[in-house]
Amino acid sequence: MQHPQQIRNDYAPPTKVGRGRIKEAPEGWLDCPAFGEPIDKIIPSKVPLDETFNESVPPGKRYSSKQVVNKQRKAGREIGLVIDLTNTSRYYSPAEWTKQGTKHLKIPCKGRDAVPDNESVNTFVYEVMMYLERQKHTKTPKYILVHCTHGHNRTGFMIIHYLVRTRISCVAEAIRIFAQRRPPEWKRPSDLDLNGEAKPDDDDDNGDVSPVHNDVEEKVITNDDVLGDAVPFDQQEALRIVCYRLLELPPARGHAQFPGSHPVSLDSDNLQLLRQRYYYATWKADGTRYMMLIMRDGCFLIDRNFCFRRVQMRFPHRNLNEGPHDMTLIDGEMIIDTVPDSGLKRRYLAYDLMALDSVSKTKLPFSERWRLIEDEIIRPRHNERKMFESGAKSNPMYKYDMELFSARRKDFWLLHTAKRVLKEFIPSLCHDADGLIFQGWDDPYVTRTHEGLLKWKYPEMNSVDFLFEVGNDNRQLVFLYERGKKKLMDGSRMVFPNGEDPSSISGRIVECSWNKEQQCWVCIRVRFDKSTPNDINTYRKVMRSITDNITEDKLLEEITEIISLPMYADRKKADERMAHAKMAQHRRRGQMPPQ
Ligand SMILES: Nc1nc2c(ncn2[C@@H]2O[C@H](COP(=O)(O)OP(=O)(O)OP(=O)(O)O)[C@@H](O)[C@H]2O)c(=O)[nH]1
Repeated sequence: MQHPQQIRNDYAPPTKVGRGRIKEAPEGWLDCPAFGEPIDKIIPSKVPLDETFNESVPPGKRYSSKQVVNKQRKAGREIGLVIDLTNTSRYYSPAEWTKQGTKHLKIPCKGRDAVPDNESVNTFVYEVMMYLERQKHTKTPKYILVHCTHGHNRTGFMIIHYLVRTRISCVAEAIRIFAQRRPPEWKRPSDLDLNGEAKPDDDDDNGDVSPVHNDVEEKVITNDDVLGDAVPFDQQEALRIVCYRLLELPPARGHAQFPGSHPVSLDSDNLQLLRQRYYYATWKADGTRYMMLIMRDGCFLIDRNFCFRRVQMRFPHRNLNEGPHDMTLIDGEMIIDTVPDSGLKRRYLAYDLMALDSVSKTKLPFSERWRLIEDEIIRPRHNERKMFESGAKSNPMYKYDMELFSARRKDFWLLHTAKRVLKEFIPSLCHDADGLIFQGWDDPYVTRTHEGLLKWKYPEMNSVDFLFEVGNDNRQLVFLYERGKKKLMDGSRMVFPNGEDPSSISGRIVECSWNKEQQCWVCIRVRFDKSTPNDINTYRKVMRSITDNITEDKLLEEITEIISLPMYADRKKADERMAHAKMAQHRRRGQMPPQ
């Protein structure tokens, strides 16, 4: 999206227009019908031209902001918001609207051979949704006038996206509605990619339109890639509030912190928890952690800095006729699988679910939340996809295989499988894993540090994220956080075995492991996904885990003992009985059991 300052400011107010200099109406403008019929209180229109154009526009054809207001009033409509999609300010001054109390929003979009980029579409959809939502609570809701130059291409493109993202899942249907309200011409449907995302025209040569995701597979993909489209600042703020509400957290004072649950390192003390509570184990997938918020108008990846980016993903309800989810919040890890014969595949491994259709589920036991991931999120997607592909349900405009990544539920197993997970499963994985996670089977979702959620890392992978800086005198400085402020770790030494140039990573977060022999921190990698170092308390826990040195053998020995305890033996039997009962139920119904 272009910054408003980048628009050429060649607007000349009426009084200053030079004698003899006639401002020409845009080509085709005179014969273009002024406006169309409202769609959801959005009126598509051509650009109003102010008086400086009067010499080139005969009286009967004039269409200025005043005329817009009069014509709409005659039809019984008040304009409350004008969205201007033109890429210039030469047609009129926004003050014409603002001085009469009408909000004016400029989303500059290039015309001709380019279509609006995804970020501009995000802004448009968000602003329209917010405005119309506010209007619902007023006695006489006002209308939104949307214009580009002729009120067809960019205007239609935006309105169609709005319809597809908010209430009509089929692009063809949205195009039909727009064409009906704003005849005659509209950009060819092929200007939208099959998932309704902006796609540059064939002859587009600007190179500044966001890349579409159908060429993803040809690119080298890495965990450090920035995924999805930027989301306007205001919308991110609103989404942060939504997340806090879904997690039943009190509204944040000041900047809201990332609220995702975080495990603690296993040490000899908290190892005892495995004896006291019932745990399941899973591999610790080593990719990038994102929470994912699924909204009616799009799906948002939420990173550890609590920043949002929009990705085109589809999550239908179990009852496919109910359309997509709205205000569903899940947690997981984005990994890259190396798949033999087909290369690299990005996958989201969902390991928790915190809210479903605006209802918080944080208090449910983990086992229930985990079941919901499969029943409500993954299986409906899978079923719909199969139906689209087989032609049983037709939505030729949506292609799941064009999405940026696939989604799966992460597997969790009874504790006695830990040995097999470590010795057989992890070595056979197609992505990185750096240890195990022990998840309390009955635990609620605990935001931020969860003392009962345990991570065990291979000893050499136990790590701390430091803020690394190079001081004026070339001194290397290593910081952690203490109560949100930088804390210098005096005497800490960091080495860079991979030949990184320390000055080039000054100011970055560096993940380090501890070298016992040399008593120094060894840089494992630069963390581009993080902007703050670990807290001193996390550091202490990791140090504790390093000094306790719970090796693989020690851990497995401990687990062997734990699973023979009556609590585990009884629960295991109960779990197995339940699994058998479910299997039998599926067989009776003639269904395949869930995987
Ligand atoms: N809760 C949970 N986390 C998982 C799972 N698989 C992978 N993880 C990841 O493990 C992370 C916590 O482990 P840490 O080692 O503290 O995080 P990290 O990103 O590897 O490293 P730091 O940022 O240095 O703490 C979570 O943020 C998840 O991204 C899982 O099944 N459950």
